[in-house]
Amino acid sequence: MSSISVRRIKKSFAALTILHSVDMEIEKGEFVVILGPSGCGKSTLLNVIAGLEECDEGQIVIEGKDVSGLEPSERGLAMVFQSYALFPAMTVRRNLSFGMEIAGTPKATVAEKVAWVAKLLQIEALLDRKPGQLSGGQRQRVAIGRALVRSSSICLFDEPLSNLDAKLRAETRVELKQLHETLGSTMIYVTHDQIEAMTMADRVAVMHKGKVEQFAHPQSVYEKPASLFVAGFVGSPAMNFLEGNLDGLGRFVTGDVSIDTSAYAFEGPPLAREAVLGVRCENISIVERGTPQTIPAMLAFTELLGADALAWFDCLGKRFSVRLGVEAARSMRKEVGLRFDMAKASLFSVASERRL
Ligand SMILES: Nc1ncnc2c1ncn2[C@@H]1O[C@H](COP(=O)(O)OP(=O)(O)OP(=O)(O)O)[C@@H](O)[C@H]1O
Repeated sequence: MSSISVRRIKKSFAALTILHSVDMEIEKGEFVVILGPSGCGKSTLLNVIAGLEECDEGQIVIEGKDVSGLEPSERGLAMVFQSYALFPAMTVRRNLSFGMEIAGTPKATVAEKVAWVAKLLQIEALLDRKPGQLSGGQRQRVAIGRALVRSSSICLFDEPLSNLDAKLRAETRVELKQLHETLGSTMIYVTHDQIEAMTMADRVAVMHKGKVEQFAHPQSVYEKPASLFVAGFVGSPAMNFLEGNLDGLGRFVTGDVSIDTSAYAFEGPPLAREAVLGVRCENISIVERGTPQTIPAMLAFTELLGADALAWFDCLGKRFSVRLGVEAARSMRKEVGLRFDMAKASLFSVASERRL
């Protein structure tokens, strides 16, 4: 049985449709990240699951029970927001215990749970401080702690790390992932940060314009993006794209260049059609210009990144990135040929924008 089933959820604000029939089955104990650009409907979807927004159509089923008509407090979920939403006048201890006290939890249990979560999140030394006396990262941990003491088996997070600086964000990301492993609870985490998605998720739901474009393991989202949008959104630098045609005879043709596609695992029949070839920067090798089945390219500039480097080339009217060793980048020739590893490439239909 799924932990959470999102079934054909539709949601509009006035004339604007925000969610177009979203379906998602989330397993018990899964860490699911909802990833997408600003405005694609991630928070709206999370709010519909939490019951903070009512949907126009569809159902939310949590642990086998249809909760669509229930209040947020009746859904048995814990939620952490970007804004922390701590009570400024209360100590950390009180912030943690308040919800349980309101719910009439026995005093001894409240104290036990506060002690447990404070130890887990390493905020024991902060219990008598007020939120104003904490750093951003500490406040964030208190907000997470407040969600955890609810002993809910499901936790929802809406961009919880976006107010933290880069270093703290990276540390808290690791802590959250470890916490998930310790607790085994189901977590849904909204972000527009692909590093968070790639590092934390068991599965990533990539959203675009109110639809889930792909719902898969982060590595398969990276290696086998289901659509042109996913291919362009996930990965840094972005995937290199080349427009052309599949000739129906096993070749991708662009300008004067024709590339054998026999190493490519087509999902359907490789029919003749307009197509986009996508290749990541680490799947391109540099060869002599004029080598058959390669693209002629002119070096524009190189970027040394410390551990490795990126070389940027102009070819067929596009800018292409190629990942290289630092030494290779330093001695890069101006005029080269680019060979694509077709086994690791992606092909998309121009008409449907979906993977072929
Ligand atoms: N209460 C509301 N009334 C009207 N429009 C809304 C409301 N809430 C959200 N929207 C609109 O719905 C769209 C989706 O918003 P949502 O917050 O779900 O996006 P998001 O993907 O979470 O974006 P972000 O990463 O910027 O938070 C946006 O265009 C937003 O302006």
